[in-house]
Amino acid sequence: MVERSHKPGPISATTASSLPQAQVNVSDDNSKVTATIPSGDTVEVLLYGATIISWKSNGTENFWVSDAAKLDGSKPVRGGVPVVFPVFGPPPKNHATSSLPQHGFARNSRWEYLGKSTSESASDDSVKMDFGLYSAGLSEEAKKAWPYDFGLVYSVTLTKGELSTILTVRNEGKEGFDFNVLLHTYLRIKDISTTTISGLLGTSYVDKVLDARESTESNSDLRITGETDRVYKSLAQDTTTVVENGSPRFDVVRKNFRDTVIWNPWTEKAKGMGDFEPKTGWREMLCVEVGSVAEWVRVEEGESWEAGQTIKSLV
Ligand SMILES: O=P(O)(O)OC[C@H]1O[C@@H](O)[C@H](O)[C@@H](O)[C@@H]1O
Repeated sequence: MVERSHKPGPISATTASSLPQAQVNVSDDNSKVTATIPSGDTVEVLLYGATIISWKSNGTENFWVSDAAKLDGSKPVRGGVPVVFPVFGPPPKNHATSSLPQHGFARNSRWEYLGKSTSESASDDSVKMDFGLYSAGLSEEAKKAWPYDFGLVYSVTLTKGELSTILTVRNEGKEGFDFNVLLHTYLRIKDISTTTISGLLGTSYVDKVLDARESTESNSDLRITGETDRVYKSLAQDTTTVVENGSPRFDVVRKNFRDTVIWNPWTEKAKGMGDFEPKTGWREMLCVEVGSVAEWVRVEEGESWEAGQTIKSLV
């Protein structure tokens, strides 16, 4: 801050250049990596699960995190962006993932911070941080349950008003493996009753609340009016937009992901989750989860695959 003891005049070139320049700042305290860019936008990534637990742009928090979320590595985080890999939901019977917990092990394993790179542009600087998880770094239990050799690199890029994440899956073993992957994003919204979702019209979905009934979305502006848990499959459009009170609030843009899950637990489910607080929090959150979950993705020996999302905060 510049203190003025006299009447302000025009700032001379010398004065302007001697003002401290805002910079990209990244800090790592061995449990969390925090980045700030000159616009003031910030992101926080917990090494546990490489879970993004905060993203602020234009002074506004964009992600919902439960007040009762465990951030100490004892349980996957209820909120932010947990990474779901290599299985989505409860694992199917008689499958290579059958012994894994719901949503796999990536969200409850400790990832490594691999470092940052920055880039300067006329409009604003940005920073990319990479996180890695390898089969060798898994718990003995997870290794036993899913004995494949793999490497995951998760890149989180913060730019003014935007957060991009890309996940690369590498097969480092001698046999191919199948996996699901999903970015379980909890968006913070003002009020679910005045929020709509566009970009899903005409897409077929599996309704997990209605015994996996298959339907086709007939709403161009979908309103959430009760417990919702749907897997929208093979979307034609890359962008799903969350609209608040008629104004676009978030664009969620998929890159190489085929599907999108829309989830809101509503009253009863929220009551049943010990780590969901406040119990009325479902009013202020909406999960728009991009992923490839309706069908398995396969990577053969030596192959890699990558996909990601860009979320644009439109306020
Ligand atoms: O409680 P968890 O394991 O974090 O899962 C939360 C929800 O995650 C969603 O992705 C699933 O579609 C839901 O079925 C599930 O209830």
